Amino acid sequence: MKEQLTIVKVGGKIVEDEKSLNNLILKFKLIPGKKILVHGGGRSATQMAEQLGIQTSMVDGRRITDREMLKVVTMVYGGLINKNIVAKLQSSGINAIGLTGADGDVMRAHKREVGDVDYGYVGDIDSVNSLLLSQLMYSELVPVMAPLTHDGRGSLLNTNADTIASSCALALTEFFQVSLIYCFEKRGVLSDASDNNSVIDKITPQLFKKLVADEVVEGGMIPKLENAFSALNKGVEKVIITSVDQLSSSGGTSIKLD
Ligand SMILES: Nc1ncnc2c1ncn2[C@@H]1O[C@H](COP(=O)(O)OP(=O)(O)O)[C@@H](O)[C@H]1O
Ligand SMILES: CC(=O)N[C@@H](CCC(=O)OP(=O)(O)O)C(=O)O
Repeated sequence: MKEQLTIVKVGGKIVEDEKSLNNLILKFKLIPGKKILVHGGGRSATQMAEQLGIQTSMVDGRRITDREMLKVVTMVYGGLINKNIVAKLQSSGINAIGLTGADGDVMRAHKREVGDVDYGYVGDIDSVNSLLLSQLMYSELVPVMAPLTHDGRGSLLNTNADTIASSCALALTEFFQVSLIYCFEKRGVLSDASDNNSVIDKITPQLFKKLVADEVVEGGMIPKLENAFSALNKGVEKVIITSVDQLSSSGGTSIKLD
């Protein structure tokens, strides 16, 4: 039987705030066995871009990334956020190693070409170096993945962090039984956005369609759930959407195929 691996993805709202980041480190430490942390940071990138006088534009949950924006996201995701998380993990006794997709050729991608939209330096993932990730984990290192990939021709590409998490999860099913946890500022997918106690226990593709039609699920939650179903369809064992506080318990929303 394959060994268990837990991949935790944390969104921008958690990693930009010192207090919630410290809480994340505490809760992440409690997860037993092999683990990987994938982080976002969209809000911090938007803030930094604004400070530099660069406008942000998002299409279908993806940031239009021109040359100047690529510099911003490289600094923010690959530098500030990634290294800050690694330093905090080190201080809690976890030997973490921060990676962009270019490091160790861990995630290769090509420029996104969908419809008429020019996303610029946005990457859709072609390959994940699952062997290297496993070797790092068997060397007792915990990979911390930034939402940056590379094209193999010298350019970094900006890639949605939820997609990084599901692609890593899929690739690692070769070696592990993989659980994927999407961790954000709410306790799960809610049936009433204003009530943090209205967590939906379980979402199937059928219920998902209804929740979207009823506008209960919207915005960034739609691609997150689509990523979740795609991961389950391709062999990831378990997908949960939950909060930092429930990270090591079984709370939150379970995503199931039936
Ligand atoms: N039914 C829902 N329950 C919870 N969050 C929802 C729901 N519908 C939409 N959302 C939104 O989805 C967002 C989470 O997805 P996303 O924007 O990708 O954030 P992150 O990358 O931080 O996880 C939440 O901030 C919330 O505003
Ligand atoms: C292409 C693209 O959109 N990339 C994302 C990567 C960061 C991210 O996904 O951050 P959150 O998880 O905090 O939303 C972006 O630049 O916003």
